[in-house]
Amino acid sequence: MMPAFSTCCQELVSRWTQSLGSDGTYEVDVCPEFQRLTGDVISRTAFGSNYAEGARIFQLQSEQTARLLARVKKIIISGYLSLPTKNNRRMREINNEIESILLNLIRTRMQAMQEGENTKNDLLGLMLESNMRGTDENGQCISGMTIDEVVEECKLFYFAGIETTSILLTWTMVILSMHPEWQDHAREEVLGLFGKNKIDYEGFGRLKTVTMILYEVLRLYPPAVAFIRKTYKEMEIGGITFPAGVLIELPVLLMHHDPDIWGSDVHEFKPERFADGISKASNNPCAFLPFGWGPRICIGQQFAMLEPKISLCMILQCFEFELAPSYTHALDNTKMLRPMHGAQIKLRAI
Ligand code: HEM
Repeated sequence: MMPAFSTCCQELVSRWTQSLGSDGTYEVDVCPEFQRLTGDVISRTAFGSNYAEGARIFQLQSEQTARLLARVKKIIISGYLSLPTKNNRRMREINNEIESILLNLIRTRMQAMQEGENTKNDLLGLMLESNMRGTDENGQCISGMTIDEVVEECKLFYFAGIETTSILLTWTMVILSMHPEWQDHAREEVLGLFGKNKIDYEGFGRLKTVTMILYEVLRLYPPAVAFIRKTYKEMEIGGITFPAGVLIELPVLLMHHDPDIWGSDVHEFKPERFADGISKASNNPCAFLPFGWGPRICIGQQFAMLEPKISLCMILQCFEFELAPSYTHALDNTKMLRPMHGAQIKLRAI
């Protein structure tokens, strides 16, 4: 995946470089920029697709989420969701358009596979291989994924992989603008490892400061502020007995800001708390939960750390940055934890 990551990041950095004014600076809201980047990355790496298709799916899914959230606020009577209201009709239209884009992508790929073309070894390729295989390596019958399941997985990957990672990158730029000393530390590390040359995979394992910074940003600004589990049988948790079927919300944001866990400096940006790894960063090794926990932990977490690392390295190699005067620090927690008024950053070429 490295070449695809690099290509997408290179496009971003080149676009910013071309936009620099005569004074060598460029002011940009990095939110949409990183959405475009992460949409492009997931399209290319998981689906062998292009930015335009990914962007349309992202746009449709964003509208769908906004409509869903608006609906959640209303009192829903039984059967309401099947009524042909304006909102319900639009939700169905959106779903149909997303599915038709994905089915097109799937059909084209299946045809290529049937014609024996050496198709890409990406997520879509693997899922379709499972769909087309009727037996396992021992000749036993297996039921692979159905096309409906493949479509649903594709939707989930687009949904889960774009906004989360773009939010992480956005907050990282904001926080490093607020803490130029950490921006300098990170740049020193990147230039020390790679100079101004191409980023190579081997060097990633040695990116200690950049990793600490990303962890601390994820602690202070976890894109997913909570996740939910349901008890499937009666069970005791924290001294309370819950019957089966109870929804329990894990308030990630609150846990990440709990002084009893992280210390009295909990609200400060201190990447050094992760100097000896996640388990030593607080007095509870399970308190850092940006990617969830257990069997349903984020399946894309390695991907989600690699992508910002590459992007950050390439940005630090080319630019210094600070908050633009128009930036206002306010949080929007309606969908995921985002900057409410965008993230206007002033870049300066170096
Ligand atoms: C900073 C970026 C990301 C964050 C903070 C994040 C966070 C999460 C969280 C909190 C969950 C729910 C886990 C749970 O319920 O325990 C989740 C699930 C998931 N994530 Fe991520 N994620 C990120 C990036 C990605 C990326 C890049 C992908 C795809 C390449 C991805 C794919 C998924 C999928 C498929 C699930 C559902 C897993 C399941 O239900 O088994 N995520 N993610």
